Amino acid sequence: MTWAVVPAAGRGARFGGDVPKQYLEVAGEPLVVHSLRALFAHPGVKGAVVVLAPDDARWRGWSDGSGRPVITCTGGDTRARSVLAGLAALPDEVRADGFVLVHDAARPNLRKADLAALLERGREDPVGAILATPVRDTLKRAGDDGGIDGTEPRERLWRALTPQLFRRLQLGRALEAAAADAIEVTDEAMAMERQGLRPLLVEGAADNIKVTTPADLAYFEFLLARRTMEEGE
Ligand SMILES: Nc1ccn([C@@H]2O[C@H](COP(=O)(O)OP(=O)(O)OP(=O)(O)O)[C@@H](O)[C@H]2O)c(=O)n1
Ligand SMILES: C[C@](O)(CO)[C@H](O)COP(=O)(O)O
Repeated sequence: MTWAVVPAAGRGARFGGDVPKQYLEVAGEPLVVHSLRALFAHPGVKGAVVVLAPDDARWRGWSDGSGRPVITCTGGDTRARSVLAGLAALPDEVRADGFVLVHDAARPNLRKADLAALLERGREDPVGAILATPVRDTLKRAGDDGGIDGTEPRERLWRALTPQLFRRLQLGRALEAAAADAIEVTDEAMAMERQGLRPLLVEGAADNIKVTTPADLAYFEFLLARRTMEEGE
């Protein structure tokens, strides 16, 4: 059984507006609840720590009705510090060598099959694993003048998604080492890579999007409506 840390302490600056994006509602529920519901759809998820901003006044609690706990803690001014706070807030039942999922509150469209594949293959890996999807577009490097400086080779390039699955103590130490080196890691795998480790890539659906801008929210609304219609057929 695996606990999840759900970083939900961001401001949503790139999205804009007054409401932090994790609390924007789709089909009557905030994105953070959609992301939690996606995690709890798998019976192997035992509970979650939702990491909140210090001044969060919007969290109302949530349960899927199964009795699995959803607890909260206060995050930091970076995603990495919020994840560290979440790891520290996990209950003692989560062993130091126990695997922990880290999943963005802003990734509401996680598929159950992808979560199952990550848990199954990640638990067999000595380091851990992340969901990711191959880059399928040509990548350009921009110059200061807005022109193209060049094209980056895209062979073997993947986009990291979440959840990411690592052992509690090893991940915590890797995140702390990055912070001690004043390196702001943008995902958990980067911290592990800095320790010379090679997490496993588990291919996941490209529609496991991170809601960063209003266009992403509109896309999730479409994806959810389509899924609801398919499930109703
Ligand atoms: N100090 C932070 C920053 C981010 N996050 C969380 O990390 C996830 C991914 O981060 P991102 O998409 O960058 O969210 P924001 O930081 O809110 O977005 P922005 O960079 O546009 O402000 C989100 O669920 C966000 O709430 C967090 O818990 N603590
Ligand atoms: C963790 C992540 O979602 C993997 O792609 C991404 O790095 C988060 O980046 P953000 O700038 O904190 O949204």
